[in-house]
Amino acid sequence: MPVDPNEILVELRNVGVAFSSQRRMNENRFWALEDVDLTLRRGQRLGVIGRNGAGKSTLLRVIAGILAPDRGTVRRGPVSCQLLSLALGFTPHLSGRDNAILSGLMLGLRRREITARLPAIREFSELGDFFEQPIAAYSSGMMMRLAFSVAIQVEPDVLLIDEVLAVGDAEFQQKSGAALRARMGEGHTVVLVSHDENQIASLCDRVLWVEHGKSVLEGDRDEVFEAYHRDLHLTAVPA
Ligand SMILES: Nc1ncnc2c1ncn2[C@@H]1O[C@H](COP(=O)(O)OP(=O)(O)OP(=O)(O)O)[C@@H](O)[C@H]1O
Repeated sequence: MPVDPNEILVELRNVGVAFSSQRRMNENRFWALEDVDLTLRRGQRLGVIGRNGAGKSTLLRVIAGILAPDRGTVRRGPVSCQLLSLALGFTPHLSGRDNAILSGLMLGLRRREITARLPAIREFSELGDFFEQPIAAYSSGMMMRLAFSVAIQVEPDVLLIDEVLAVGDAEFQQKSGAALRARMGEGHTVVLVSHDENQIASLCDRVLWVEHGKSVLEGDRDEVFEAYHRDLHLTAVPA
């Protein structure tokens, strides 16, 4: 099916997300996202950058529909979004195979469609017999292999990647990067949060810069990186 690059998959307007935190003694609500605008179109390859705590992971969870905003609006077309994050997703006492089946079901696949893809998921993951073991025994790199292999075979409309590529070993990083680039070439939509600018440069053409819960700038990758570096330089503490 031809890809319509103007088709809007997810749109965020003035989105804010507040958390309650007992650690923040003076305020019982803390705005992790204050005011974010984003228009995600089909086939986009968007990198999200910003300092630690800027709100990037929170933003991905809003795009995925896991977190509802406390203010602003989110409009989502009839699309499946999968979030690849080490912080969530799998059921520890189930095997890699059963978790793969559950992930597929949650993404709207029929049981037989998932079953047909299981050999490819297992093969891509290179988990061998671990695929049949409870994932409680997995290392973070193995979890990432499973999550990524499911995502690449199940093909959600929007793949949201939160810093997970970094935990794979060099060989798997290369393989997953190549698989992602192939998917992107077919018009799949990817949002990648990463502190690794080379990774963003190799996978994304647009970049959104988020700071203190606000979208600062979104646009052409090189322009946004340039503005971000200028800002890092201006605010750097002299040694
Ligand atoms: N569940 C939560 N409860 C309370 N505060 C939270 C929660 N999740 C995130 N926060 C806070 O919201 C802010 C934004 O967090 P988030 O993880 O989105 O940032 P980030 O840009 O992904 O950071 P990093 O680059 O360090 O991963 C941080 O101050 C964080 O402590």
